Amino acid sequence: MRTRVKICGFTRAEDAVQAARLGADAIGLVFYPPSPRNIDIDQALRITAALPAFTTVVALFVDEEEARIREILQKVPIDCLQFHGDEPAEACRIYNKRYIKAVRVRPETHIAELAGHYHDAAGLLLDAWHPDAKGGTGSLFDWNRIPEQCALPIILAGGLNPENACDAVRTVKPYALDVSSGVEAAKGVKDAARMAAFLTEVNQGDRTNYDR
Ligand SMILES: O=C(O)c1ccccc1NCC(=O)[C@H](O)[C@H](O)COP(=O)(O)O
Repeated sequence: MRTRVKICGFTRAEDAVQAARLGADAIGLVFYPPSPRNIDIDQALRITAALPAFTTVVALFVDEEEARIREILQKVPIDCLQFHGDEPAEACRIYNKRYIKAVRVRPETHIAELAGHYHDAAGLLLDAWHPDAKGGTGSLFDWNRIPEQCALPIILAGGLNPENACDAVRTVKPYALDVSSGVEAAKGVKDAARMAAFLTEVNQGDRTNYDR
């Protein structure tokens, strides 16, 4: 099965359309005011209206209030939720919507145990822990921490870019890669050439894994 790609942190419709044309499976919209990639409902509507069919739209929240999440779900066509804070499993499953649980990996993080805890999630997104920000930091974590067997599809994130995407696919063999800053020209502005290169490198990794 080929490795899926989610590109996160779009603020401009033209970048999201370009990502979809290049073959990204999913685009991430950040609804987290402290982030430089935060967008409001009007921006989200402009982006989603421009997308072609069959591109999954993921809405990302960090410990957000239920009422705000429900408002966004009511107004914006969202396919999947991504919880990037300390949300307990019970809080993730009340929206009747597929969700991804993001985990910022620290030395004490027990990844397999968390997968059991969030057993109804559509995937476990593993990101780098960073002292100053909750995500989109461009930081790598030690991929050796990822268990070979996991109850949930692994979405690998954190510090990925066109230079290491092929290696990430070969080494981790995740369900998907998730990238933000590694394909940016500036925060919230995606670089078309880097998005294209990233997708090419993921395909290259898949070829070495599965076409032997
Ligand atoms: O992108 C952000 O600004 C952000 C802020 C707060 C929480 C999560 C955020 N992004 C989440 C993502 O899914 C990123 O793609 C992921 O953290 C990887 O980012 P990067 O290391 O820059 O590729």
